[in-house]
Amino acid sequence: MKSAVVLLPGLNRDRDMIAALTKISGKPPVTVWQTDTEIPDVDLIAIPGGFSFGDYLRCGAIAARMPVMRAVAEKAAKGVAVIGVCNGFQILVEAGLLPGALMRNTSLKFVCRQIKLEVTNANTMFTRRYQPGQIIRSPVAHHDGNYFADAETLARLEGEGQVVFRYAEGTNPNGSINDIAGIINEQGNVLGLMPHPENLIEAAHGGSDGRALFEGALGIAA
Ligand SMILES: NC(=O)CC[C@H](N)C(=O)O
Repeated sequence: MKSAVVLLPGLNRDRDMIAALTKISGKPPVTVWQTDTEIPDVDLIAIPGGFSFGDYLRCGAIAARMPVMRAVAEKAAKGVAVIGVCNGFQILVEAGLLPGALMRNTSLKFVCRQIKLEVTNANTMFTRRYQPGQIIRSPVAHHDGNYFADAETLARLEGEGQVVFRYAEGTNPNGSINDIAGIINEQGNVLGLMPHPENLIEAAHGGSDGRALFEGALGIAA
């Protein structure tokens, strides 16, 4: 199973994502740089977390306008799986590949801690290795993770099962509406989430709750 990781200046979770994908798929992902206009044939494209372009203007706003994101959009339109984690989620939203916005945390503080997630929709290519309603652990580290969408968009997301992960057991770290932690597009192949499942994939991380997400996305048996 082949994967690609998008690299942009200011990202700092790229090596974590590359390590996770290498461990889970058995081969290192190809990397694509911000100015690349083509992405090789892969099964999964990952946009990692960090602070692309120093979070200037809005988190992900500049990254979303780089040539590589046109290539990501083309692949997504063809049905290739795309996952955006944290800044990657912000970039997907800014690129218009996912609806809504990620605003400043209600605390106005950067949060770095472990939270709990409910797998709200286990019927996606990303979450098929989890049980519906399963509670998993995941780290978060962000200052702009407060998901918001207008009432109509929110009703559509909730009604169509596009809310894939929700903060559970009172652990919402940022004030996200409806405790939303991760959403998927209508076609079901573009997932964005604020938590970092790539940082909880092996015993050395203190747990492996995030591993099944990548196994599902890559079609690897558990
Ligand atoms: N870990 C991250 O990807 C951080 C995302 C983003 N720059 C924020 O702080 O909101």
